[in-house]
Amino acid sequence: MIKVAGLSKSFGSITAVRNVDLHVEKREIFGLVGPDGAGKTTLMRMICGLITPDRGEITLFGKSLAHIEKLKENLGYMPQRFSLYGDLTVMENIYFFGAMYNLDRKIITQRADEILELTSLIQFKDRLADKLSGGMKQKLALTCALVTRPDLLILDEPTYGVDPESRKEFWKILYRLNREGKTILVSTPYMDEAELCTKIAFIDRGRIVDTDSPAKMKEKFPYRILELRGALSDPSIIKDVPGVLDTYFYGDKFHLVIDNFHGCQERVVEGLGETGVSIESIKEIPPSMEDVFVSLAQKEEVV
Ligand SMILES: Nc1ncnc2c1ncn2[C@@H]1O[C@H](COP(=O)(O)OP(=O)(O)OP(=O)(O)O)[C@@H](O)[C@H]1O
Repeated sequence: MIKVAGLSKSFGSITAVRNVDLHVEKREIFGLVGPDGAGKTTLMRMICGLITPDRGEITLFGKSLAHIEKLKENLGYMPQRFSLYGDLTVMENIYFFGAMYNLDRKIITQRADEILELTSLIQFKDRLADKLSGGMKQKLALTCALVTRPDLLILDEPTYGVDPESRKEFWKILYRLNREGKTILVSTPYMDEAELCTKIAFIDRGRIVDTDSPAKMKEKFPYRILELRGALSDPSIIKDVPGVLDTYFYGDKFHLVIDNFHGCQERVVEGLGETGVSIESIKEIPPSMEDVFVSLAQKEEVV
């Protein structure tokens, strides 16, 4: 569905995207996962044909991007800061958006009803966009992106700043759209959302660091994780314990990345005991997606 080869883009001295290869199969929910400024937006905009790459090739639906005439109808793009008209109602926003694609008003009405049902916005049809909650605004933006009935959806951080409940709801809609046949390329800084994708590419400082399914990424993780709860203000004091590769805050706990597990837990307990830190609990846990990403990002730093 999407093939990207050797794609690069710089803005002055900043290289936003570096030599990126990407392959998104039909009916995948493909996540571009990475921190702020990693290059996700730039990469997506190039795929949508909104920014010209400095180098590289983009193929969509089996055709070179440069040779696709009716791309817009088949591609629904939801930018990070989607502009809705606050003084127009939900329905008026959809009409406005559909009209930009020269869609007939009757067709827009018919499609809008279907999509608003799917996004549970149907009872808010006549509400001004300004009066919608953050989550509802994002759903309306998605509704607008769907009005041309595209096969491919490109969504740039669609749940950014939205409350956790609305994020879950939004993802349920994405799953439904995917079941109905849509291919979705979605960017996110959230690790829980990364887990929901069929495949992810982790992007950091413009480079794709790894691409795989979330399960495979965790399976490939070469270290083990100890989870520690305790009255520890500075986790770096454990870093010198032999076998401990890294430590970081993880919510109200700490994660210790262990490259040599043998006797390591005992050494940590002993080491902390010597510094007077009391440990509430320490146990091995399976690596989370966040652990995988912290490790991948650090590997990148070393390169
Ligand atoms: N038009 C531009 N002019 C100059 N620099 C830019 C431009 N667009 C992006 N950049 C820079 O390119 C880098 C990648 O930005 P990009 O927006 O693609 O990242 P991102 O992963 O989408 O992050 P965010 O979620 O913060 O938008 C950043 O350093 C950004 O400041």
